[in-house]
This record gives sequence, C-alpha cells and structure tokens, in this order.
Amino acid sequence: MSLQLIESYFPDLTETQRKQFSQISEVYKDWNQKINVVSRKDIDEIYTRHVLHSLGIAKVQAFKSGANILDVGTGGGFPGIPLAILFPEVQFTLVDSIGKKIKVVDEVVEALKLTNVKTVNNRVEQLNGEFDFIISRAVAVMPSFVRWVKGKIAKHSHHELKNGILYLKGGDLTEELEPYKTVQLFPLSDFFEGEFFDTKKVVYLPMKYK
Ligand SMILES: C[S@@+](CC[C@H](N)C(=O)[O-])C[C@H]1O[C@@H](n2cnc3c(N)ncnc32)[C@H](O)[C@@H]1O
Repeated sequence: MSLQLIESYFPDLTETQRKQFSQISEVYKDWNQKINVVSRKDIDEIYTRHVLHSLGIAKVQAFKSGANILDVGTGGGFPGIPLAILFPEVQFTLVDSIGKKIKVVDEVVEALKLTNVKTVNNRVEQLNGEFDFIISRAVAVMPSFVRWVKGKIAKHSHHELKNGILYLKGGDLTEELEPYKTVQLFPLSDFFEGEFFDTKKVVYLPMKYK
C-alpha cells in the first residue's frame, strides 16, 4: 500500500506531488513514535485509511485554483494534508483545538514543503473568516458541526457544487442527517476499491443562500 495506490486513482500527479505522497508515510511514522497522531494499527495502512480516504473529497469536488478551504478538527492533518498536496493552488486552513496536534501538523507541512497550508490552534467557533468549503472527518455530529461553521461559508461559489460542507462519515447516517433535506451522499465505494470504503461516504451539505 503506497504511492502506487494513490496513483492508480489519481494518475496525473506531478513529480512534486509524487514525492510528497511518498514522503507522507515516513513523516507520520516518525511523528507517531513521539506522539500518537494516527492510531497505531492505522499507521501501517496510512495510504488507504488516511490518504486515500481524505482524497475521497476530491472525487466529489475538484477544488478550483484560488479556492479557500477550512479543515475543522484536523487532528494529525486529515483530510487537509492529502488534499493540500493534490491541490497546490488552493489555500487550506487546518484548525484544531489541541496545540500538540497542530504542532505536529506544522512539522508535517514543513517536511513536505507545503506552501498552501495555514494552521490555527483554536476551537473553530472562535475562528473568523469565510471559506468556499468546510471539510472534516470524525469531529462532531452534524447538528453541532453545522452550528459551529455555518457563518463561515462564503456566498459565491465558483465550483460545480454550491459552497458548503464536505464531511467524511461512515455507517448508518439516517437519523443524524434526517433534519437536512438538501444533503447528498456520495459513497466512496463508487470511487475506490476495498472493504474499508464499503460504508464510507462523503456527506455534502450545501449552504443555504439566505
Ligand atoms: C477524532 S479526531 C479526528 C482528527 C482528524 N480529522 C482525522 O480524521 O484523523 C477529532 C479532532 O477534532 C478536534 N476538535 C474537536 N472539537 C473541535 C472544535 N470545536 N474546534 C477545533 N477542533 C476540534 C479534536 O481536538 C481532535 O483533534
């Protein structure tokens, strides 16, 4: 499981991107010995469970050059870091309330020489700014999440999809998403092979323009 896996789904990588994706496992393995940013069983499968999973968002929406994306509760940098590699012309802000996680992300950003990533150590509720899309994985149930971020979504979209939330979730979401009539689900098994993706989805919630 490695760079070849990523390239089989994203065949047009530049030399820089190939280098960054291949460096990612070493960088995280190093950091994981110091602080557990990725669960130990996951580190061996980092390309499937973290890198490719994060890139599922790119299969749903290819971000345009100049777009502004916020990754809420980024932890060790997912989904933000793999997407920042894939879209070097897009600006990513990665926020987490835990300082030591943001410190690791800063080190990863430096090691991979990512110039399009800014990190913020704060609760997202305290963060100002407007973004085209808010992305996330494994942070909160949708009602709390929507409350935290709804004022931070820019009103004019240059993308195929309207601006909004793109959230990686798994399992049965019927109850959690019941209040959201405009929600759309994109199963990752439509894009990627393997059992891991069987129940995984990108939940897309467009913002309301009013
Ligand atoms: C389970 S981890 C997921 C990390 C990463 N998104 C991933 O999938 O690997 C949840 C992260 O969300 C962060 N978090 C929770 N509530 C937050 C908030 N209100 N603002 C910023 N970060 C938050 C936590 O500190 C934690 O690092």
